[in-house]
Amino acid sequence: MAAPFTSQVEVRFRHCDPAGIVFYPRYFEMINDFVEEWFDKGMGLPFHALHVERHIGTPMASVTCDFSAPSRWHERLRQTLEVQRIGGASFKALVRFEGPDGQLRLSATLTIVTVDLRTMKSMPMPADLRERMHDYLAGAA
Ligand SMILES: CC(C)(COP(=O)(O)OP(=O)(O)OC[C@H]1O[C@@H](n2cnc3c(N)ncnc32)[C@H](O)[C@@H]1OP(=O)(O)O)[C@@H](O)C(=O)NCCC(=O)NCCSC(=O)c1ccc(O)cc1
Repeated sequence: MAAPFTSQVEVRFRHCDPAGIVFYPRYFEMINDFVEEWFDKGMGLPFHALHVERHIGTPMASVTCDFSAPSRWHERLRQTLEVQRIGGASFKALVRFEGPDGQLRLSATLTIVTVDLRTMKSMPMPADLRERMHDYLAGAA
């Protein structure tokens, strides 16, 4: 049964604004770090090699994000990612961050497109990426 990819991120001083809570653009950086970690550790397809050796990029085409409650310096947030749809050259993923007590902090829906970095045009998703991503597809057997 498919399961979400999970990890933790610690809220650092540099993530916070003068109000003492995470400044929302920093969440977008955390989300990208998390996606990179999913490629590296979850799918076993190192993000660096994908870009540098295979010339495959994964730009964000669309992101919608709901911020439900603030996060503060020194908290450890639980991050989860599950794939909602695998298309031809794109996939949709749901990312959630929760506080130490399980409180939802953000929920983001990402649409990421595979591109040939030499042309910056979309390209069909490589078979190995498609296959490994299937392990994280919500509702997949
Ligand atoms: C994403 C694009 C290459 C798509 O180009 P298009 O010509 O529209 O592609 P296509 O028409 O062929 O569509 C390809 C697929 O993308 C989907 N798509 C394209 N645009 C969208 C949007 N806006 N929303 C949802 N889905 C989309 C489309 O439905 C197709 O889906 P499939 O059916 O699964 O194949 C182009 O719109 C683009 O270059 N956008 C700018 C991307 C960008 O600058 N993002 C912000 C920063 S980049 C970044 O953070 C990054 C991270 C990691 C990296 O490796 C590289 C960059």
